[in-house]
Amino acid sequence: MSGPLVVLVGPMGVGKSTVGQLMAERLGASFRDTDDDIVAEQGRTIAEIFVDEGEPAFRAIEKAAVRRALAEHDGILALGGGAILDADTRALLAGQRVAYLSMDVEEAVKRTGLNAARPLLAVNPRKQWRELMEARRHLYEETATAVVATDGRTPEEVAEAALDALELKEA
Ligand SMILES: Nc1ncnc2c1ncn2[C@@H]1O[C@H](COP(=O)(O)OP(=O)(O)OP(=O)(O)O)[C@@H](O)[C@H]1O
Ligand SMILES: O=C(O)C1=C[C@@H](O)[C@@H](O)[C@H](O)C1
Ligand SMILES: [Mg+2]
Repeated sequence: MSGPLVVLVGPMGVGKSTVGQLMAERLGASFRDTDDDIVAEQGRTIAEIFVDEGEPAFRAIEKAAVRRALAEHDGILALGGGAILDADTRALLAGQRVAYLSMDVEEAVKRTGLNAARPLLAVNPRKQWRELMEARRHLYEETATAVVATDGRTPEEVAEAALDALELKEA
């Protein structure tokens, strides 16, 4: 299988970046995050891109960034929370090892509620998160080869559960 060792998907704040780095350390692999790629390439934050150009323009930038990362990266790759909205991106993920990190709404509000860096949750985090998940849950599930619940688990426990679920051995 070519492409990344593992692709992580899931909603904002579920721990893709945190857990992805831990998984990479455990596997002796490198870590890459498409949100970071976009910020580096654009020279502005994700929130600034949303404000300057709107969500559709951000999604186009994101789609290109994900395609590039899937082609280039062979370690752990975290995708932005909304990357799976794009049908071409979902098609590229077919045949990849994809872990969906999940959490319930109360955990989501705890992790993201006060963080203005996430423009889609800036006004009413609980309501916005519920609506996002209603629209996206099936897309995360259909893309994933493993689903890993993160509620009540530390990032280390989530990393271990994900490696177990994916049947990957530590270095
Ligand atoms: N299992 C966990 N338990 C408690 N807090 C966690 C856990 N995993 C991550 N966090 C915390 O939740 C916050 C969000 O984590 P992180 O930035 O890794 O999420 P993300 O999925 O990458 O989000 P985004 O899609 O917005 O990039 C951070 O403050 C992180 O420390
Ligand atoms: O879930 C989303 O739509 C997003 C998640 C983040 O990773 C960022 O890509 C951005 O804030 C949008
Ligand atoms: Mg992240």
